[in-house]
Amino acid sequence: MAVAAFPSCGARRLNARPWLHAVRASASSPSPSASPLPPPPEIDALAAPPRSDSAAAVAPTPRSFFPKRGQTLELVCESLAFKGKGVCKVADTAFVVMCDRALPGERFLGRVTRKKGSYAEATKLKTITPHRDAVEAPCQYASYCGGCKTQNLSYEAQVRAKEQQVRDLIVHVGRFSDKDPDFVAIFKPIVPCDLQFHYRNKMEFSFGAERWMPRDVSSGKEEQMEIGYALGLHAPGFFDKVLHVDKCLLQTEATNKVLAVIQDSWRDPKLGLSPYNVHTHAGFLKHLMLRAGRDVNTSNPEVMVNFVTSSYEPNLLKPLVDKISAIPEVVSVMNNVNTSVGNTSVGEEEYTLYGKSTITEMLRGLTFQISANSFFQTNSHQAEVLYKLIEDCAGLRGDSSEIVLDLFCGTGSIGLSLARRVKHVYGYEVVAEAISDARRNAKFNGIHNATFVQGDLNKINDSFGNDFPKPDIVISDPNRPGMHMKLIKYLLELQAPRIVYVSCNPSTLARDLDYLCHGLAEKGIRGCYHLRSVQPVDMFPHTPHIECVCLLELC
Ligand SMILES: C[S@@+](CC[C@H](N)C(=O)[O-])C[C@H]1O[C@@H](n2cnc3c(N)ncnc32)[C@H](O)[C@@H]1O
Repeated sequence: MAVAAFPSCGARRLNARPWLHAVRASASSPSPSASPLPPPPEIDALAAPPRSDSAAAVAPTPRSFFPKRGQTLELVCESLAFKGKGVCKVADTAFVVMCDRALPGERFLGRVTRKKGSYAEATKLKTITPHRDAVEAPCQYASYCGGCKTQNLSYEAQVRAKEQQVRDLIVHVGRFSDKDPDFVAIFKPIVPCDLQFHYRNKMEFSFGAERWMPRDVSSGKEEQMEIGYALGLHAPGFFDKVLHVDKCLLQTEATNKVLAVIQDSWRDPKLGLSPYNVHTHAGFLKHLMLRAGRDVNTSNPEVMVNFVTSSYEPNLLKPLVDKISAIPEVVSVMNNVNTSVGNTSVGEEEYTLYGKSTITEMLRGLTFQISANSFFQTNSHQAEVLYKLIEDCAGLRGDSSEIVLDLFCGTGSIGLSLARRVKHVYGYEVVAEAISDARRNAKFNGIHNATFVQGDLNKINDSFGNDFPKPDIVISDPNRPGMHMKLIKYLLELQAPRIVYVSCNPSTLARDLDYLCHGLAEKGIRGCYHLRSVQPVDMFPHTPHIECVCLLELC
């Protein structure tokens, strides 16, 4: 095992790979939306061939082989990398090709679309031998829709692959040795999701003036646009191509019922409704957002329909609103008006066209009021499981003596679910509307020991921490870029006894765990935490997304 420059907590293996600097440097990215990871780490970490000796794994070296762009190759998929791409090898070489929708064990023909240094990217043309865990995808759009990528892989194989991806990142990027005897106890098996379909409580569809049709390999056509208005999901990687979708198996039965009624009506020429054209900026209907919740008294489904339009014209929408408001589950029809040319669904103005302006959902015995644009966990069923794991990790004494700092608190749901057992919760979040929702949710649930503050955690200064007592437990649930280096330094100085790190991006999670436990010698930063547990959770079956809950304890 390599020697760390500083004494560090927890098992560590020194990773001298040059790409690691890129991963680690991304912790200082000031932009919350910036993509934190270049592709090479995922390939290097996840394509490492000898699982039995991953500490000694090396990047696959191209021998004499190097493909050309446009070349058709016979490929064999070896594993799934983070983000769901198949890690494939060109038959009889060690050359790595990343390919969307290639599945482990599958032998197929792929066409090289990009060359990227030591590896290439390809699109799948034709399966020669199917993958070993093949199942029939129940959705008709599964092979080309951007939403699901692995519906035709058995669910058991999906969760196995996700667990392996987290493990590889914790080892290769986080620099925790899987040879350490404690590793088995630290790294927990993934928690699968009982609901594998109809679990999403929020879907956003787009309107388009043309229908995107996927590639048809047999006719030699890569893709085409067809005449006819579309309402559906974006083609993978394109903001201007819409795949017309009549039904989505990820969203709830109630929202599919609403989608069917809207699909049946909106193209009727008598209504005079036009889809917005992202190139010419003409047209009215931009997006359709469907949200599902539950009535707190009856537990019956509640649906909110939100039309995002380029201007405010309620009379134009009225015939459609009349139709959908007749569906018993629909309790709210909203209109967000967005006059900008951007693709966002948040309006500058919001109008209630029917019913109430919020729907409700229950989580950990609390009731949350959800407005059209407020953040809420998109899989309510599995959120219940996730929050229980967070509470278990927090290890609260339950005597109302502890202080909880809830970083990236969103609408406050994690902090509020802990508030009943602690002295006080302090939540921080950049989005002002989310903070208003958090305060409203606290009031609605009769919680008076929670304070929510709006602020950018990428821009904290020396005064951060002056407004709250030293916490006993820090919950940190950043979005995909992970924590900014300023925040990591702050936490290392704060030295709270426990940190529960909740993450939707195992790459940045692994990087931040490395900093918190091992430090960063070149910047004189010392790690001071022990990694006690890493718990992957599947919140989104059939998609590449992976959630993790980790516990860190002060050394
Ligand atoms: C993954 S969500 C977690 C929300 C919440 N913990 C929950 O479970 O509902 C991440 C949150 O971090 C917020 N966020 C992103 N960048 C931020 C920043 N620089 N400072 C503070 N909050 C930020 C987002 O607005 C979002 O609400």
